Amino acid sequence: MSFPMVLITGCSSGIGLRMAVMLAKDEQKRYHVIATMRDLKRKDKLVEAAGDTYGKTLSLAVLDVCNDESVKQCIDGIKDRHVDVLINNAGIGLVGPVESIPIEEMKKVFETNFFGVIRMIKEVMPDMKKRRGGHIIVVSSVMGLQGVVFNDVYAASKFAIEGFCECLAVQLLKFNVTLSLIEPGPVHTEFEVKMIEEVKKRECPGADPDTVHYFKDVYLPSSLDIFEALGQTPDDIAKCTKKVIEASSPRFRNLTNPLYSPIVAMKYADETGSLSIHAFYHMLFNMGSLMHNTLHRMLVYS
Ligand SMILES: NC(=O)C1=CN([C@@H]2O[C@H](COP(=O)(O)OP(=O)(O)OC[C@H]3O[C@@H](n4cnc5c(N)ncnc54)[C@H](OP(=O)(O)O)[C@@H]3O)[C@@H](O)[C@H]2O)C=CC1
Ligand SMILES: CC1=C(/C=C/C(C)=C/C=C/C(C)=C/C=O)C(C)(C)CCC1
Repeated sequence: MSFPMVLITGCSSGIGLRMAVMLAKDEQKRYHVIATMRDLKRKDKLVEAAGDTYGKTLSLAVLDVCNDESVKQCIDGIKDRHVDVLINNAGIGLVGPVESIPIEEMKKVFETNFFGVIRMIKEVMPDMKKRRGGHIIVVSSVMGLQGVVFNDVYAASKFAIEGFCECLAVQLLKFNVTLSLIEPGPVHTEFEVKMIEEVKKRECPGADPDTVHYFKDVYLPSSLDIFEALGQTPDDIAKCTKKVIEASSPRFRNLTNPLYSPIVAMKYADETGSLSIHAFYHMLFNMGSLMHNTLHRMLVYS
């Protein structure tokens, strides 16, 4: 009997690592996972977490989503190039005032979060279409649906991939290929650590002192509060993704954190967009300390 072949990008840490381990450790051993990462020197955490599934239901491969040759070589290395489930997880964040970020850094975000996903899909999708079967999963974000201040370019990259997937999902339905988006809110991974480091390091050249103050002294503390109060674990996201893979008719959009549903609902409740923009403004600039106290009380009593 052959098992569904699952390929996951960005498995050296965080969500990708936990997805790979959870699927490889499936009690009924239903999956064979190809856990990929761009630098195999970073494999130790994954190998340790995989335990005795390593070499059995989990194997490792090199794959850099920003490199055509690397993507092709990885897929060519799989027997019959057969991938049943492609999980596009690799991604990078970027925060800060737009005027202080070099265009090259912004392009890297799009190259990874947008073109990286498309590069993978272009390599794997034609065979899925021929076989009339397969499941493509894209780890997007709540920021693919609702922008968050000072995350302008990151949110744009996730909006872009959401738009791309909305178009493609319709065509793929004709070929019996499923496309699903996973939309997490804040998750405690290296993503969060890198964000905090980046804010500390960023001197924000080109941004005026007021903007730097709003970024570092208003946005950052509120953002940390949100992470502390609403943050999920990478295992929560892996669990949700496993459910999506195993559903008889998987949903297209999958918000992993129900606490974010009101934020998305607000966007669709007012088609002019003013409600969301003013609500976010109010939450950030007028309710920062109230939000801080409320979120902390929520944590203490939960
Ligand atoms: N954490 C969060 O709050 C949220 C995260 N997400 C999304 O979840 C996904 C996973 O992020 P998360 O686990 O949190 O963060 P991590 O930083 O822990 O993991 C990101 C992974 O992507 C890999 N990666 C980056 N660039 C490339 C590349 N060019 N080719 C292959 N792999 C690459 C990293 O590899 P390396 O070790 O080599 O850098 C790492 O394995 C991302 O798409 C992110 O946008 C969505 C919502 C919230
Ligand atoms: C909700 C909210 C905020 C922050 C949200 C954050 C920080 C979300 C992070 C999401 C992530 C990390 C997604 C990754 O893809 C603010 C602006 C502090 C105040 C207003 C309400």
